[in-house]
Amino acid sequence: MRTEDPESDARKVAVLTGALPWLKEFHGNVVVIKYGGHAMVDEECRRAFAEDMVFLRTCGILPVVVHGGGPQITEMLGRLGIDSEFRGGLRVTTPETIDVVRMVLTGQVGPDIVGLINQHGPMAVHLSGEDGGLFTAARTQAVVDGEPVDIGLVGDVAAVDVTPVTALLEAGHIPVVASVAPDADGVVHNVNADTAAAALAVALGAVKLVVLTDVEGLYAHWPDRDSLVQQIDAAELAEILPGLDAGMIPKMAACLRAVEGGVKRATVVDGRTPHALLLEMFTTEGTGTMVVPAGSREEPAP
Ligand SMILES: Nc1ncnc2c1ncn2[C@@H]1O[C@H](COP(=O)(O)OP(=O)(O)O)[C@@H](O)[C@H]1O
Ligand SMILES: CC(=O)N[C@@H](CCC(=O)OP(=O)(O)O)C(=O)O
Repeated sequence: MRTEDPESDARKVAVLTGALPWLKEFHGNVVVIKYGGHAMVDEECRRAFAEDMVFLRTCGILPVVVHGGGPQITEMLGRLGIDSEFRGGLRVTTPETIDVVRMVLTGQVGPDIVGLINQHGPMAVHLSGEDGGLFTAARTQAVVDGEPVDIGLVGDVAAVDVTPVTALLEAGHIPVVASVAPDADGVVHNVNADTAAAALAVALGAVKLVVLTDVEGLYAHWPDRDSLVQQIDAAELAEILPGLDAGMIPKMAACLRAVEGGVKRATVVDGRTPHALLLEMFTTEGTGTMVVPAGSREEPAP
């Protein structure tokens, strides 16, 4: 690793030793990473994401990926001439739509992520909420202007059996999970990937949930981009949640669910920045918006 440049060598050593406190904190622990469809579009970022997963696993941290694929589903529905709309941040899902959601997530987006990671060695294995009884869904409704609205075959995660995921982790793998899931009668439902990631993070006792998306984090006064919220506690988030714009509702609700379920930190970061995940995990400043348990904010409000 040594070069002819002692200053550059010293910087490398400083970076490595600087990461030590976080390596110690996360070693042997599960970190759930929600990889959003909008964060997957840039090739450089996709490669960096795969490197980050391999880096974590190689350091003895246990990454579990839950992936989305909203834009990819929308594109396929368009190609097939099937109309699609979102209500309260969730896709209205007919029996025709769920076939496409399932096909795109388990047949296209998931295997693509596995392929990227496995360019570094055979670590990643894909599974969906249907595999090994991982998730049981319960039909849910969207909330629009404070009112519940039926949106078809959309589910929340009612139960998690972590066995298939822990078996993969114990075998040294990186589980990559799609969020479609059967209800108690075996009817497959479309589960928002943020929601699935939160439920899985809680069930696995993860120390952290990181949500990679296409925005720097939560803006207090969206679309004013000078209003990035760096840190917010669960009580404050619960208060502002009903007033958020549709796209952010499932995401911030997921962070809240994770933290209220015992996950110490849930962070929304900009997946369009290469290695955003490592920057978030291994620097004091972090990036994006961090949700912490009620009453445990580390800094005064911005
Ligand atoms: N308060 C807010 N702060 C940041 N982004 C917001 C806010 N309200 C709505 N958004 C929108 O939510 C989007 C992220 O949600 P979404 O498109 O569902 O992401 P993903 O595909 O990663 O799940 C952002 O790109 C932004 O357009
Ligand atoms: C119910 C619902 O909205 N499901 C999502 C599932 C995929 C997803 O969540 O993808 P992103 O994380 O990329 O948004 C959908 O159909 O788009």
